[in-house]
Amino acid sequence: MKVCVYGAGAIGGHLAARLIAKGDAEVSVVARGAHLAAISENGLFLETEGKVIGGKPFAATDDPSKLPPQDLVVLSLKAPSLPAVARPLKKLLAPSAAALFFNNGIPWWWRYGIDDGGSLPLLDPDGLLWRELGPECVLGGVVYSSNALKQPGVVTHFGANKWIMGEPTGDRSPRAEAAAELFEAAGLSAPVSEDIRRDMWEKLFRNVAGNPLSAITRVPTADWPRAPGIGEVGRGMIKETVEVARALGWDFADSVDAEAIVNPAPGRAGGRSSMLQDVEMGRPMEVEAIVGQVQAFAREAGVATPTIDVILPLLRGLDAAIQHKR
Ligand SMILES: NC(=O)C1=CN([C@@H]2O[C@H](COP(=O)(O)OP(=O)(O)OC[C@H]3O[C@@H](n4cnc5c(N)ncnc54)[C@H](OP(=O)(O)O)[C@@H]3O)[C@@H](O)[C@H]2O)C=CC1
Ligand SMILES: CC(C)(CO)C(=O)C(=O)O
Repeated sequence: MKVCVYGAGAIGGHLAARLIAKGDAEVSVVARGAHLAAISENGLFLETEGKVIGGKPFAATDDPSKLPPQDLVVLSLKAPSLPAVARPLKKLLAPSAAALFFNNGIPWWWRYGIDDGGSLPLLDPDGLLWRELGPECVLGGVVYSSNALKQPGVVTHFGANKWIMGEPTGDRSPRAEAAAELFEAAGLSAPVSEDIRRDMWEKLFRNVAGNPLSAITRVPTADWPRAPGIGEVGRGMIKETVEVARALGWDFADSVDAEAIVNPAPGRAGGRSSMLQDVEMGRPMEVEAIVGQVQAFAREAGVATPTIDVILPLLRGLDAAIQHKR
């Protein structure tokens, strides 16, 4: 089986290093810059639970057109980078191959199989993903795994490790089963979900406050219990997001423990959120996938989001300032 990890940074690098170490698939990676140079020279490695695993991929490139058609392409780019890869990605997929998107937040293909109302403009502004790639190849993915690029070629992992995937339609398809089997064999917990959007909401409750508030304040969630007030803002954002999910048909009212998310027990908070890593490194943040689209859904459904309405402009302003400096 030919597998390509497209955007093999923190999350994708973790997955690729495991798949390379296991050796069940022919693994190629698309990466760039110093990270790509290190992978090409030495290989791609993951530090996890006191071990280092990985090795050299079959191919490493910043030009996906150099790779043969793939049976599975795993997209582990940040959401704002996705529209630009719609065309090269389409060419990379073998007929009936799957494109498995591991992203936090609401994905561009959300409406596929629900009302087929097309792409979400905040995530796919020119509709390139919907038009050029098409949602039919999509497998949705949700990752519980905290990772960071320690140095070029080396990813470091902390804490939980669950990689959920599922068809937007909820079917248990052979392609989802095959991907899950491959990941399980490589040492991951990789369940196939029959309601991947439910899993997305569940994960989003952790990200919708944790990511933007850690990025704006530079205080990681683990330190919120000692930073009065941040947790209260976070609780508001989570509660509003639960209401938005409910308005769209997913009821979590009794099952989301906002207090445990904003006031985590020692050792339960994960590392530095991916958005905090982005702001520290001057990279674009996933503002719309993690917060903007929640507000957009809220507006459509007539749900009030007073806390999100304050935080979102601050986050958009911070993101614009970062992009202005690039
Ligand atoms: N990190 C984490 O702990 C977690 C992240 N997630 C989610 O997973 C997704 C991926 O996040 P993460 O792994 O942190 O992101 P990273 O930024 O670490 O990885 C993305 C990689 O893709 C590269 N890239 C972007 N565009 C291209 C391109 N056109 N060609 C080649 N390479 C490209 C980036 O390079 P460059 O750096 O040069 O831009 C980077 O190395 C996000 O949706 C995130 O929210 C989910 C759970 C936890
Ligand atoms: C939940 C958390 C914070 C785990 O690292 C995450 O998903 C992220 O960093 O984006």
